[in-house]
Amino acid sequence: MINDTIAAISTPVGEGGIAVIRISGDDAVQAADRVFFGKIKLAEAATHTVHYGFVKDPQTQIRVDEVLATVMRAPRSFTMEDVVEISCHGGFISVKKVLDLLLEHGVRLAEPGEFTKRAFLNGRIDLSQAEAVIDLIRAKSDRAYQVAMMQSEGSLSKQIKALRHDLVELMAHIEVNIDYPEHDVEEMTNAYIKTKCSAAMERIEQLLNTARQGKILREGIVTAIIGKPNVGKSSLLNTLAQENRAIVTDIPGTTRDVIEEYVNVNGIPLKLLDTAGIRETSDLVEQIGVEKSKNALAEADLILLVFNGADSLTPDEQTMIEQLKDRQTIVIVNKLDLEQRIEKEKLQAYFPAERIVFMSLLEQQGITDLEKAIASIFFSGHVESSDLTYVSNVRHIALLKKSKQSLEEAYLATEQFVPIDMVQIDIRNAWEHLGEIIGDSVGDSLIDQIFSQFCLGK
Ligand SMILES: Nc1nc2c(c(=O)[nH]1)N(C=O)[C@@H](CNc1ccc(C(=O)N[C@@H](CCC(=O)O)C(=O)O)cc1)CN2
Ligand SMILES: Nc1nc2c(ncn2[C@@H]2O[C@H](COP(=O)(O)OP(=O)(O)OP(=O)(O)O)[C@@H](O)[C@H]2O)c(=O)[nH]1
Ligand SMILES: [Mg+2]
Repeated sequence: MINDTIAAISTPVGEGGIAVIRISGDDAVQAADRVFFGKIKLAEAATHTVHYGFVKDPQTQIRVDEVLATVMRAPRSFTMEDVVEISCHGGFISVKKVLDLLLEHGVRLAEPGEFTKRAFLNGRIDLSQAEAVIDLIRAKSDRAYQVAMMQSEGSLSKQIKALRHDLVELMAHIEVNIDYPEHDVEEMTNAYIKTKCSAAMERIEQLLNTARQGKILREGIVTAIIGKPNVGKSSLLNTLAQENRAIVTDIPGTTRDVIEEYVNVNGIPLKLLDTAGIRETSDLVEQIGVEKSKNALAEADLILLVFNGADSLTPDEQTMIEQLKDRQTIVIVNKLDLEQRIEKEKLQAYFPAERIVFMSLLEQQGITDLEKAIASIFFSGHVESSDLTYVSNVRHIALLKKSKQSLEEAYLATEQFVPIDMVQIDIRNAWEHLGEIIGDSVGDSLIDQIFSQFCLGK
């Protein structure tokens, strides 16, 4: 039964100004009226009005709290059911007492995410929008928030629906030709299917491309700071982290272990890895450190390759340049405050000018240039646009891939002159996979699993 009446505390537990209990379901207003005492009964209140009063235990008439109650009637509420929200004084005890009273008077405690689940089941939002609500709550950076906000407003849903619409049209077109297989329509149909399938595949691929950025928004760009000992790698970490996170000394080989730090560069989250300077060494501890540096290097999305501008390039450094020229690398020539001996031309032969940044970490110079270089890599030439949809949910990514694969199969099938009703099956599969993203034809267990990730009261 979906319409039984549920309640939960919707604000975080702890001391606070006010705390809100949300009640939703057919019996929400009556249930609230059992414990709420104001000038009028909430049953007589107009929708979207707020009422002052007291929550009392109806048996003993003892006051539990002084409150404000908001009434929102179906379908004009978040859940599209009757909703009453009771704002209590903050703090744990009074809210808990109000909630307990409600639970004694015909209301059931909501499961985590159940309000949002009802908003989904009642058609206010689709599944990808509901999932975006989780992302919104968990967003740790401005950009992650923006992406989640956009998705919660339906930006991804819109694109998925448009794609599905095109596939339905294609299926209808094919259907007609199955029913009326006249003269040479089959030849034409095959060509038509191919065009439509490639168009759809291309759009799915575009969405999948945004997944890389989506992952970065959530987890941060794994960024390894690499270079020979003593060039200023730890100084760079400290500058970007704006604190003295790593030990800096003039002794080469200071950093022995990989140091991790999350930093935010103009809204782009980086997971910085400061590493031991890479060199041949007989010191066992340092050897292990160098080995770890190499592992960090292997898994990095972005490499900050640091040189000391006051030294000329060593053979080791020349090798690093060779190895890293095809990776996402930003070259940092540090110690600009000293007399420069580095062979700039050599660096410029391997890396484009916008990927070479001159800095003095001692004098805090060149930081803006570095920030710009990072931003240009992150957006890889794309202009930021407000209607850019990022796909960041692993479930969505998997379904987009499946859908694209089905379309590929359809495409290949037409080339091999497979009967057209077989091709139709592949297209239908593609359409269904897309549907699962927005919650069409998904099973109860999946829905339960998604909403259970929410916090209580959401
Ligand atoms: N107090 C409170 N704040 C909240 C929520 C809530 O449920 N309660 N929300 C929960 O996540 C979010 C807001 N989401 C909401 C979405 C729709 C409606 C709603 O009642 N819509 C009606 C009325 C529109 C109107 O009057 O014009 C509708 O669309 O029909 C309310 C909240 C964030 N803030
Ligand atoms: N003159 C000058 N010295 C700097 C600059 N940046 C860092 N240094 C100095 O260079 C030395 C080494 O700096 P670190 O940041 O520890 O270098 P590192 O690359 O982490 O060194 P290891 O951990 O040993 O590999 C320290 O004495 C810093 O103060 C700079 O821009 N100019
Ligand atoms: Mg160091």
